[in-house]
Amino acid sequence: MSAIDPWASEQVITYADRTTGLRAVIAIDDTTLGPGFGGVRWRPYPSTEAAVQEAQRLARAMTYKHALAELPYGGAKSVILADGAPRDDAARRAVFEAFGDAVARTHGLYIPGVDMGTTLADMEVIRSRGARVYCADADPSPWTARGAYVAMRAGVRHACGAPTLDGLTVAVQGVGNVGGELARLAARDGARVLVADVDAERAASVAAECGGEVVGVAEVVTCECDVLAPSAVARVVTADVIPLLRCRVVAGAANDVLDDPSCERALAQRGITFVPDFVANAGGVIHEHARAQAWTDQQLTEAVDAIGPRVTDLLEDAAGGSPVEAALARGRARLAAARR
Ligand SMILES: NC(=O)c1ccc[n+]([C@@H]2O[C@H](COP(=O)([O-])OP(=O)(O)OC[C@H]3O[C@@H](n4cnc5c(N)ncnc54)[C@H](O)[C@@H]3O)[C@@H](O)[C@H]2O)c1
Repeated sequence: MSAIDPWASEQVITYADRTTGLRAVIAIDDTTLGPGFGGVRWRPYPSTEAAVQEAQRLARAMTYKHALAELPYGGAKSVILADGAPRDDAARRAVFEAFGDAVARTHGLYIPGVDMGTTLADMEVIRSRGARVYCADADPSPWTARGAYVAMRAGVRHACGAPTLDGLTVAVQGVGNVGGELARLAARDGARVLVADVDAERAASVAAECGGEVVGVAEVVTCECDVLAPSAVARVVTADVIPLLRCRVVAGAANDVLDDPSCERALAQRGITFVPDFVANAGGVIHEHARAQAWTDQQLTEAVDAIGPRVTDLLEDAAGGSPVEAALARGRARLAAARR
């Protein structure tokens, strides 16, 4: 792991609460476009450095996600370092109350939402401490899944010329709130769905719903498929994994899929199309903005479905080069225009 660079973000806040044992990191990457909005992730980390680095990288991705989706938010993300201690409902509530106090101290500069390991109820607890919060009343995940699905279709159309997923094999890594719905949408479109999850019961239940099959957690990334849809942890596409991939498209819902920027070039050299994750998984943030602005269902649906043509445009713009770089260039242009 490379060393952390605290100066790469506008702010990195570490927060420790001695009563509950909470240890958390809030990274606010860039507030040019508005307050930093990004989810709260609760999972174990091998080290403090790994937690800080993940928060900073995910916060950076949020900056570009909002810029590309033309939303008035900056990029931020927080992580809570799980310590393995079992927590009942009351203890979990106490952890999120303490975290809510930390968020409230940012005075709205950081707006949390749900992410891996956190729930709408947790957001409500954070809000109860006076913090501004998104995702407390309605789950954005189905909209994230819808956006990832239209992005996947656009990637498949570009890479394989197929108008739908009918007859193709889609492998979904992680079938939680977003991945589960993404698997269902793909199956409804005629895809054969392979699913993997560290929660074996969840994997079995989603596979049964989709008429699909469960594959091993260790096998899913390199299984034979048309589309690999990483929809759980970050940085699953690494230099070591790329030579082993047996897919034509990588398009999922997870944030920060590529281990480092050189991975995209290596994917392209293998003829594998990468759909930029921070473009594909913007449906959830669009949903939150739509709720804040009281958009109609039709406005929301149109904005989320616009992710499909945006992906097509980026893939065509990149012309065999880097769709991620094409997306970042657009994001940088929007940030520069806002700074003028
Ligand atoms: N929820 C949203 O609206 C949203 C929005 C944008 C991006 N995302 C991204 O989508 C991904 C999934 O988010 P979610 O909200 O569905 O989370 P979730 O916690 O509901 O689901 C994640 C699932 O992945 C499984 N999992 C964890 N590690 C795994 C591994 N190594 N292999 C296989 N399965 C594993 C978990 O058991 C769980 O079922 C995350 O990367 C998140 O940042 C989510």
